[in-house]
This record gives sequence, C-alpha cells and structure tokens, in this order.
Amino acid sequence: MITVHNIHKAYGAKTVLSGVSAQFPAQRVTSLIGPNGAGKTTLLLLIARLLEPTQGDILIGDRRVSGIRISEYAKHVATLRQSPDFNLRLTVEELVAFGRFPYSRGALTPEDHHAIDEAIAFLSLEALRRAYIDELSGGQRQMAFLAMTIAQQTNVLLLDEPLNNLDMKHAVQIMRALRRLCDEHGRTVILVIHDINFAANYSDHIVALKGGTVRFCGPVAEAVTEARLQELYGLDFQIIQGERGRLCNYFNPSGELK
Ligand SMILES: Nc1ncnc2c1ncn2[C@@H]1O[C@H](COP(=O)(O)OP(=O)(O)OP(=O)(O)O)[C@@H](O)[C@H]1O
Repeated sequence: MITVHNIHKAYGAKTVLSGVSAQFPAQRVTSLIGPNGAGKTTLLLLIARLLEPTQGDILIGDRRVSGIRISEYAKHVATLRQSPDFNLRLTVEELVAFGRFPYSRGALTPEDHHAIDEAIAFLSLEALRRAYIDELSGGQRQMAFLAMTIAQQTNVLLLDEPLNNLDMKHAVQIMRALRRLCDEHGRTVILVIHDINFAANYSDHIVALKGGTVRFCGPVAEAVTEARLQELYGLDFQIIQGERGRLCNYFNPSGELK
C-alpha cells in the first residue's frame, strides 16, 4: 500500500496540490484520473520522488519514503515518464538493460541478462530485440520503454499516460500487460490515464483529482458513477454495464457542453 497524507505542492507561488490524501492498494492497478491541470502528473512524480512535496508525507507500507535512500528506492519503485525521449541510438535490448541500472550500475551480471530476457519475453518483443528504438513505431517504442521499466523488477510501477498516442490495439496490449504484472506477478501499478473507459475496465481502484484536490477515490465499482464523472469532467455521462465491461459514454453530438 502506498499512502499519501496531506500533500501540498507548490511550484514557486503556484499551489497545484492542496491537502491530498489517498491510498493506493498493494498488488492492484490504480488509475489517477481527472481533467487537464488537475495535478495528476505532479502527484505521480512526488510518489516517484522525482519531485519533493512542499508539505506532507508519502509512505510505502509503513515506511516514510523520504527516509529511504534514492538508490534503494529504485529497487522498490520504477517510473515511466510521459513520452520519454531518448537521443541515444539504442537497440531495444540496450534500452531494456537501462532498467537494470539500480542493480548493475552498468556492469551487467547473468542475473541482469535474465531479467532483460524476461521483460522482453513478457511483452513479446523478441522480434524487435535488435531494432533501434528511433526506428520503431510510437506504439512499439512505448512497449520497449515499458519493458525497460519491467526489467527494473520493482514491486511498484508508476506510469504517466502510458497510452499516449497509441492505437486501440497497442493501448489494449499495454493495459493487459499491466494487469498481468498485477495479477500474475503481484506488482502494484499506478498510472495517470485520460481514457476513462480504459481506467474503468482495466483498473481496480481510482483516485480522481481536480484543481489539486482529491474529488473521490475507491474501488472502480464504487468510484465510477455518472454523477461523479459528470462533476469531475463537466460532461454528461451515461454508464452502460455490458457483458464485456462498463462503457462510460460522454458522446452526445446533439447535446450541449455543460
Ligand atoms: N514545472 C512546473 N512549474 C510550474 N507549474 C507547473 C509545473 N509543472 C506543472 N505545473 C502546473 O501544475 C498544475 C498541475 O500540472 P500537472 O501536470 O500535475 O497536471 P495533470 O493533471 O497531470 O495535467 P494533464 O492532464 O494536462 O497532463 C498545472 O496547472 C501546471 O501548469
């Protein structure tokens, strides 16, 4: 379980998170949702320790993360930032090897090679192993970066908008991979996501932010309601529960924006 308690974050004079408290259950997929500028990425980067809170505590289990050495933290928590941009000319295999840095510090052991092979196999990327990442499609590149994150073999994975720019099939592939990491490997996954239907159908838990505060949180079945989504996004929602999941429909071509 990751707990954020009374978090405040300001960039200079601008407060972007105020009094944020939420729990992210262990071995579950949690989606951080909310409109643009809500503070989702900021909260994710605070949990990743890529930013420092102005005030408040973040705990992993019952340990305050601020008391854990960064080099040790990298063995517990892996972070995939939004649209990672690498200028180095690397193959997929070389990129994935970067995920082993917290362990290998650059000198790969047989155990590191095993973890790299496993991460590549997990996402069925064997055919692209020796391909250069700057020659891949956006979706393939995103999968390669996810493999790097998986190779870090941490209990917690943090991902900022991993579905950005992906077609539906690649988006489904990524979400299925995150589910398997959780269901088969007991990992805790927290992702920032805009697509409410992916959030509602592939995650267990929701934390919804707006204007730097938590508007609601809880298991998907309780959190995702028409009234809550309407308040969060300022759009009229119709939720249809079907055999294959729940569809949150916000399309209303003849209606007006609220
Ligand atoms: N480095 C920064 N300096 C100043 N303000 C920032 C910085 N990073 C983010 N902000 C501001 O903090 C607020 C929250 O940004 P954040 O990126 O956390 O929101 P978000 O919910 O992830 O948004 P989006 O869905 O648009 O990605 C925004 O108003 C943004 O302009």
